[in-house]
Amino acid sequence: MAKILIMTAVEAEKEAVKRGVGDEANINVANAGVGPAQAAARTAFALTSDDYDMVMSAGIAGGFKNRAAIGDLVISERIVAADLGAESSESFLPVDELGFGSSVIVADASSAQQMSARLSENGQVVQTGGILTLATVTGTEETARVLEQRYTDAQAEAMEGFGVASAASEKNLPVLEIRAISNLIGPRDKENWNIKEALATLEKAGVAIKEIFT
Ligand SMILES: O=C(O)c1cccc(C(=O)CC[C@H]2O[C@@H](n3cnc4c(=O)[nH]cnc43)[C@H](O)[C@@H]2O)c1
Repeated sequence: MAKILIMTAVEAEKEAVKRGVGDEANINVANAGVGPAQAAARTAFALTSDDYDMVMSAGIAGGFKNRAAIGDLVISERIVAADLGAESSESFLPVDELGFGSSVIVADASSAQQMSARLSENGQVVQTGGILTLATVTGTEETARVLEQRYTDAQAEAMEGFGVASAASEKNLPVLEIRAISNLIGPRDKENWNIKEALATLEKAGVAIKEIFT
Protein backbone atom coordinates (compact mmCIF):
# COMPACT_ATOMS: atom_id res chain seq x y z
CA MET A 1 0.00 0.00 0.00
CA ALA A 2 1.30 3.46 -0.88
CA LYS A 3 2.62 5.50 2.05
CA ILE A 4 1.42 9.09 1.87
CA LEU A 5 2.57 12.24 3.66
CA ILE A 6 0.00 15.06 3.83
CA MET A 7 1.31 18.50 4.87
CA THR A 8 -1.14 21.14 6.13
CA ALA A 9 -0.24 24.65 7.31
CA VAL A 10 -2.06 24.91 10.66
CA GLU A 11 -3.57 22.62 13.29
CA ALA A 12 -7.22 23.21 12.28
CA GLU A 13 -6.45 22.04 8.74
CA LYS A 14 -4.53 19.03 10.03
CA GLU A 15 -7.45 18.01 12.26
CA ALA A 16 -9.94 18.39 9.38
CA VAL A 17 -7.86 16.15 7.09
CA LYS A 18 -7.39 13.63 9.93
CA ARG A 19 -11.14 13.46 10.58
CA GLY A 20 -11.55 12.39 6.95
CA VAL A 21 -8.56 10.08 6.71
CA GLY A 22 -9.10 8.38 10.07
CA ASP A 23 -6.44 6.15 11.57
CA GLU A 24 -5.01 4.62 8.41
CA ALA A 25 -1.42 3.50 9.07
CA ASN A 26 -0.23 4.38 5.55
CA ILE A 27 -1.28 8.05 5.75
CA ASN A 28 0.51 10.61 7.94
CA VAL A 29 -0.70 14.19 8.37
CA ALA A 30 1.74 16.84 9.65
CA ASN A 31 1.89 20.60 10.04
CA ALA A 32 4.13 22.45 7.59
CA GLY A 33 3.66 25.88 9.15
CA VAL A 34 2.65 28.95 7.16
CA GLY A 35 4.54 29.99 4.02
CA PRO A 36 6.70 28.21 1.45
CA ALA A 37 10.02 28.33 3.31
CA GLN A 38 8.84 26.65 6.50
CA ALA A 39 6.72 24.24 4.45
CA ALA A 40 9.74 23.15 2.40
CA ALA A 41 11.94 22.75 5.49
CA ARG A 42 9.35 20.79 7.47
CA THR A 43 8.39 18.58 4.52
CA ALA A 44 12.05 17.76 3.81
CA PHE A 45 12.53 16.86 7.48
CA ALA A 46 9.34 14.73 7.59
CA LEU A 47 10.50 12.84 4.50
CA THR A 48 13.62 11.67 6.36
CA SER A 49 11.51 9.78 8.92
CA ASP A 50 9.88 7.22 6.60
CA ASP A 51 9.84 5.83 3.06
CA TYR A 52 6.98 7.76 1.50
CA ASP A 53 5.56 7.09 -1.97
CA MET A 54 3.68 10.33 -2.38
CA VAL A 55 3.36 13.83 -0.84
CA MET A 56 0.31 16.10 -0.67
CA SER A 57 -0.10 19.73 0.31
CA ALA A 58 -3.60 20.28 1.70
CA GLY A 59 -5.44 23.16 3.31
CA ILE A 60 -7.73 26.10 2.79
CA ALA A 61 -7.09 28.72 0.10
CA GLY A 62 -8.30 31.80 -1.69
CA GLY A 63 -10.18 31.21 -4.95
CA PHE A 64 -9.99 33.40 -8.07
CA LYS A 65 -13.35 35.08 -8.73
CA ASN A 66 -15.48 33.23 -11.33
CA ARG A 67 -13.03 30.31 -11.28
CA ALA A 68 -13.34 28.76 -7.79
CA ALA A 69 -16.08 29.59 -5.28
CA ILE A 70 -16.15 29.31 -1.48
CA GLY A 71 -16.73 25.64 -0.60
CA ASP A 72 -15.23 24.32 -3.86
CA LEU A 73 -12.28 21.97 -3.77
CA VAL A 74 -9.38 22.77 -6.07
CA ILE A 75 -7.09 19.96 -7.22
CA SER A 76 -3.77 20.93 -8.74
CA GLU A 77 -2.55 20.25 -12.24
CA ARG A 78 0.36 22.65 -11.73
CA ILE A 79 1.85 24.05 -8.53
CA VAL A 80 3.28 27.49 -9.30
CA ALA A 81 5.64 29.76 -7.33
CA ALA A 82 3.91 32.94 -8.48
CA ASP A 83 6.23 35.46 -6.82
CA LEU A 84 9.55 33.73 -7.56
CA GLY A 85 11.33 35.89 -10.10
CA ALA A 86 12.15 39.51 -10.81
CA GLU A 87 10.18 42.65 -11.60
CA SER A 88 11.15 44.63 -14.68
CA SER A 89 9.70 47.88 -16.00
CA GLU A 90 7.62 45.87 -18.50
CA SER A 91 6.61 42.69 -16.72
CA PHE A 92 7.23 40.09 -14.05
CA LEU A 93 10.02 37.69 -15.04
CA PRO A 94 9.64 34.21 -13.53
CA VAL A 95 12.82 32.35 -12.51
CA ASP A 96 12.38 30.21 -15.62
CA GLU A 97 13.09 33.25 -17.80
CA LEU A 98 16.00 34.31 -15.60
CA GLY A 99 17.63 30.90 -16.11
CA PHE A 100 17.46 29.92 -12.42
CA GLY A 101 15.30 26.80 -12.50
CA SER A 102 11.55 26.42 -12.69
CA SER A 103 8.62 28.09 -10.97
CA VAL A 104 6.30 25.23 -11.90
CA ILE A 105 6.02 21.71 -10.49
CA VAL A 106 3.63 19.46 -12.38
CA ALA A 107 1.23 17.63 -10.07
CA ASP A 108 0.64 13.88 -10.20
CA ALA A 109 -2.01 13.51 -12.91
CA SER A 110 -3.22 10.05 -11.94
CA SER A 111 -4.05 10.88 -8.31
CA ALA A 112 -5.51 14.25 -9.38
CA GLN A 113 -7.85 12.45 -11.74
CA GLN A 114 -8.84 9.82 -9.15
CA MET A 115 -9.48 12.44 -6.47
CA SER A 116 -11.47 14.62 -8.83
CA ALA A 117 -13.65 11.73 -10.00
CA ARG A 118 -14.31 10.40 -6.48
CA LEU A 119 -15.20 13.79 -5.01
CA SER A 120 -17.41 14.75 -7.96
CA GLU A 121 -19.27 11.41 -7.62
CA ASN A 122 -19.95 12.37 -4.01
CA GLY A 123 -21.47 15.73 -5.05
CA GLN A 124 -18.48 17.92 -4.22
CA VAL A 125 -17.80 20.78 -6.66
CA VAL A 126 -14.24 20.29 -7.89
CA GLN A 127 -12.07 22.64 -9.96
CA THR A 128 -8.77 21.58 -11.48
CA GLY A 129 -5.92 23.75 -12.72
CA GLY A 130 -3.04 25.77 -11.39
CA ILE A 131 -2.64 26.54 -7.70
CA LEU A 132 -0.37 29.50 -6.98
CA THR A 133 1.99 29.71 -4.02
CA LEU A 134 2.71 33.20 -2.70
CA ALA A 135 4.55 34.25 0.46
CA THR A 136 2.16 37.22 0.75
CA VAL A 137 -1.63 36.79 0.66
CA THR A 138 -3.08 38.92 -2.15
CA GLY A 139 -4.94 41.89 -0.67
CA THR A 140 -6.09 44.05 -3.58
CA GLU A 141 -8.32 43.64 -6.65
CA GLU A 142 -5.47 44.95 -8.77
CA THR A 143 -3.03 42.21 -7.74
CA ALA A 144 -5.76 39.59 -8.10
CA ARG A 145 -6.40 40.68 -11.71
CA VAL A 146 -2.66 40.76 -12.51
CA LEU A 147 -2.28 37.18 -11.23
CA GLU A 148 -5.38 36.01 -13.15
CA GLN A 149 -3.98 37.42 -16.37
CA ARG A 150 -0.49 36.06 -15.78
CA TYR A 151 -1.72 32.57 -14.83
CA THR A 152 -4.77 31.88 -16.96
CA ASP A 153 -5.19 28.34 -15.56
CA ALA A 154 -4.91 29.43 -11.89
CA GLN A 155 -7.91 28.54 -9.74
CA ALA A 156 -6.57 29.32 -6.27
CA GLU A 157 -3.70 30.77 -4.25
CA ALA A 158 -2.22 29.57 -0.99
CA MET A 159 1.14 29.83 0.75
CA GLU A 160 2.72 26.39 1.06
CA GLY A 161 2.22 24.22 -2.05
CA PHE A 162 5.43 25.03 -3.91
CA GLY A 163 7.49 24.54 -0.73
CA VAL A 164 5.97 21.12 -0.06
CA ALA A 165 6.31 20.18 -3.73
CA SER A 166 9.96 21.30 -3.86
CA ALA A 167 10.85 18.98 -0.99
CA ALA A 168 8.97 16.10 -2.65
CA SER A 169 10.68 16.78 -5.99
CA GLU A 170 14.11 16.58 -4.36
CA LYS A 171 13.24 12.95 -3.60
CA ASN A 172 11.55 12.38 -6.98
CA LEU A 173 8.23 11.78 -5.26
CA PRO A 174 4.89 12.52 -6.92
CA VAL A 175 3.05 15.47 -5.41
CA LEU A 176 -0.50 16.80 -5.33
CA GLU A 177 -1.97 19.99 -3.87
CA ILE A 178 -5.59 20.04 -2.74
CA ARG A 179 -7.25 23.21 -1.49
CA ALA A 180 -10.68 23.94 -0.06
CA ILE A 181 -11.74 27.50 -0.87
CA SER A 182 -12.42 29.65 2.22
CA ASN A 183 -12.40 33.11 0.60
CA LEU A 184 -12.20 34.93 -2.68
CA ILE A 185 -8.87 36.52 -3.58
CA GLY A 186 -8.89 40.30 -3.32
CA PRO A 187 -9.21 43.03 -0.68
CA ARG A 188 -8.49 41.57 2.76
CA ASP A 189 -11.73 40.88 4.62
CA LYS A 190 -11.13 38.01 7.03
CA GLU A 191 -14.64 38.32 8.50
CA ASN A 192 -15.98 36.97 5.22
CA TRP A 193 -13.69 33.95 5.14
CA ASN A 194 -15.86 30.85 5.47
CA ILE A 195 -13.30 28.72 7.28
CA LYS A 196 -15.95 26.37 8.69
CA GLU A 197 -17.22 25.41 5.24
CA ALA A 198 -13.70 25.09 3.85
CA LEU A 199 -12.64 22.79 6.71
CA ALA A 200 -15.74 20.63 6.08
CA THR A 201 -14.70 20.38 2.40
CA LEU A 202 -11.17 19.49 3.46
CA GLU A 203 -12.56 16.68 5.62
CA LYS A 204 -14.39 15.30 2.55
CA ALA A 205 -11.10 15.39 0.65
CA GLY A 206 -9.57 13.37 3.50
CA VAL A 207 -12.32 10.74 3.10
CA ALA A 208 -11.59 10.54 -0.64
CA ILE A 209 -7.86 10.12 0.04
CA LYS A 210 -8.63 7.25 2.43
CA GLU A 211 -10.98 5.56 -0.05
CA ILE A 212 -8.52 5.82 -2.93
CA PHE A 213 -5.24 5.05 -1.20
CA THR A 214 -6.09 2.36 1.38
O1 LIG B 1 -8.72 31.14 12.10
C1 LIG B 1 -8.96 29.93 11.95
O2 LIG B 1 -9.78 29.27 12.61
C2 LIG B 1 -8.22 29.23 10.88
C3 LIG B 1 -8.48 27.88 10.66
C4 LIG B 1 -7.81 27.23 9.66
C5 LIG B 1 -6.89 27.91 8.87
C6 LIG B 1 -6.67 29.26 9.09
C7 LIG B 1 -5.71 30.00 8.27
O3 LIG B 1 -5.60 31.21 8.35
C8 LIG B 1 -4.88 29.21 7.35
C9 LIG B 1 -3.82 30.02 6.65
C10 LIG B 1 -3.51 29.34 5.36
O4 LIG B 1 -4.59 29.45 4.49
C11 LIG B 1 -4.15 29.62 3.17
N1 LIG B 1 -4.95 30.70 2.59
C12 LIG B 1 -6.27 30.86 2.79
N2 LIG B 1 -6.74 31.88 2.04
C13 LIG B 1 -5.69 32.37 1.35
C14 LIG B 1 -5.58 33.44 0.39
O5 LIG B 1 -6.53 34.13 0.01
N3 LIG B 1 -4.32 33.65 -0.10
C15 LIG B 1 -3.27 32.90 0.28
N4 LIG B 1 -3.34 31.90 1.18
C16 LIG B 1 -4.55 31.63 1.70
C17 LIG B 1 -2.66 29.80 3.24
O6 LIG B 1 -2.06 28.66 2.72
C18 LIG B 1 -2.35 29.95 4.72
O7 LIG B 1 -1.26 29.22 5.15
C19 LIG B 1 -7.31 29.92 10.10
